[in-house]
Amino acid sequence: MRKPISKTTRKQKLVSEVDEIKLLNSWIESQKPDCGSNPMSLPPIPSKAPIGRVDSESFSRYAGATRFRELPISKKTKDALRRSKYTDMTDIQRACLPHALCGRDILGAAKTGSGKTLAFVIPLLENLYKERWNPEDGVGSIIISPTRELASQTFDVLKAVGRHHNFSAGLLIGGRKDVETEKERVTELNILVCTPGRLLQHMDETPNFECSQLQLPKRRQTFLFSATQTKSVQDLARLSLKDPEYLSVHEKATRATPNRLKQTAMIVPLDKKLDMLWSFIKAHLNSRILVFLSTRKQVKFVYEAFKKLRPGLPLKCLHGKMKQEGRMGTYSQFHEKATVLFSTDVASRGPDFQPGSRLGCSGGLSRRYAAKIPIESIKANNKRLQSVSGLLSSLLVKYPDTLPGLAKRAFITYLKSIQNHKDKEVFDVMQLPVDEFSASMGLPMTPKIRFSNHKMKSKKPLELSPIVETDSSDMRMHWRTPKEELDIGDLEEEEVERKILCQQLGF
Ligand SMILES: Nc1ncnc2c1ncn2[C@@H]1O[C@H](COP(=O)(O)OP(=O)(O)OP(=O)(O)O)[C@@H](O)[C@H]1O
Repeated sequence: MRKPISKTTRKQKLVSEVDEIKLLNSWIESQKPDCGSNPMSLPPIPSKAPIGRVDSESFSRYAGATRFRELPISKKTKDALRRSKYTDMTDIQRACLPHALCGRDILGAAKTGSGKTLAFVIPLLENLYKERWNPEDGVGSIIISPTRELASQTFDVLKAVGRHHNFSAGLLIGGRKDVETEKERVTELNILVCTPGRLLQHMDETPNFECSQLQLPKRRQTFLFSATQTKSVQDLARLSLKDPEYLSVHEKATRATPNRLKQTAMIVPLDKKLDMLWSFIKAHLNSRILVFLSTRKQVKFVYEAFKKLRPGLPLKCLHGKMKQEGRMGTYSQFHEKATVLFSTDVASRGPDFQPGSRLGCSGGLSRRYAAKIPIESIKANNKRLQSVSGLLSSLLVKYPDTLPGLAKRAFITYLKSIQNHKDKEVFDVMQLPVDEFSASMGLPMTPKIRFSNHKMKSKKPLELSPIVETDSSDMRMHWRTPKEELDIGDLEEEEVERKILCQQLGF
């Protein structure tokens, strides 16, 4: 147990904090970088040069600093950074921190994984510290993140870097049950990390936490960080930032992702996709692999079936119906080691999967980033293709109570998802080798399908005939496509649905 701090020690601590803040303020004030300048263009501080007060009158330069220890920040923050193994700054941190520490608004743009989080978390902590903000002072800072997962990642960074400070902080995101407890505490927290929805919910429902309280104060500092400088980001900046410093550290880059991030695509016939996926996994047992599937039922089937086949690395699954805690757990396990994560597009809406090293990587997981990475088309090496359908057929027989039902639902929901696509040039159910697809999933017979909406623009007329009910109660009308209508022979590669099957993470 910690010894209680004596009155004298507390007083000494307060005095030394006051002294430290005075020194930091003088240091910051005396060495302010020029407005509009990019500190990256300045030479680095020589490694043996004195840091902080140089003599009774002057302080060391911090614009151009390359290491955190060269910045005018508190000992508490420096110690926590060191403990988290952050010593050298990334480019965006070098560019932003000198301006941010002297109170300027920042509009920052840098590639994903470039370290933007610390570029705003450090000045936030320093501001509150220098203001002598106390736990009783209530909300002093709000971080708004677009998604729950990003908010949660930011909260983790805040906890690590703010560990020696005495502020209270809370993560306010949807999908967590403890909203009532949250309501009791939210007005007492110093730092809120939130998603917009949950913040609005508190503004509506939590007593003493009204919009009027959250009107932006006149004296405030605002940072707006993004991976790119788009028109909408600039519009937002015009509304909320005052004379901001525009700092874009990868201006010449043509894309918003690290250069080493590669995206490749392979066109694979529908009935060979599972074989390809299985072969890909077996060939990359030391990788982190994220597999997007079209529907939740597909995720369930492929995950359950592959898990039973034990490919040689852990498998996880993620979809929107999972509870928030489960989703978070899966994200963090995925960060830790070689894993295959099967997911619906819930994983593509924001969170970043870092490879553990300093060069963060989104691995094409986030659509906003994936859209900016050039896609290189590669050809499948059919010689290395391992067939999994035989194994799946045996599995379905071995687990008659679970797997056949999952496979059937996966098959039906996939066809439904194709039918729901508007672009019938590409997504035409009539063009799919449904029998072969069904067999590739290990199903002994092609399931019968019913659609509530069968307005399909197929070149061939579709014959509809009543069939036996299937177990999917949400589809009312039913139709059967005669075998010969669908038997379209060998497909040309170009005719096959264009879809990226899977992507490898890490490089
Ligand atoms: N100075 C640093 N030294 C070492 N590692 C760092 C440093 N700054 C950040 N990192 C690490 O780099 C990774 C990416 O950082 P961060 O998430 O802040 O990037 P980002 O630019 O905010 O990405 P995104 O645009 O995807 O949100 C994290 O794993 C983080 O711990």
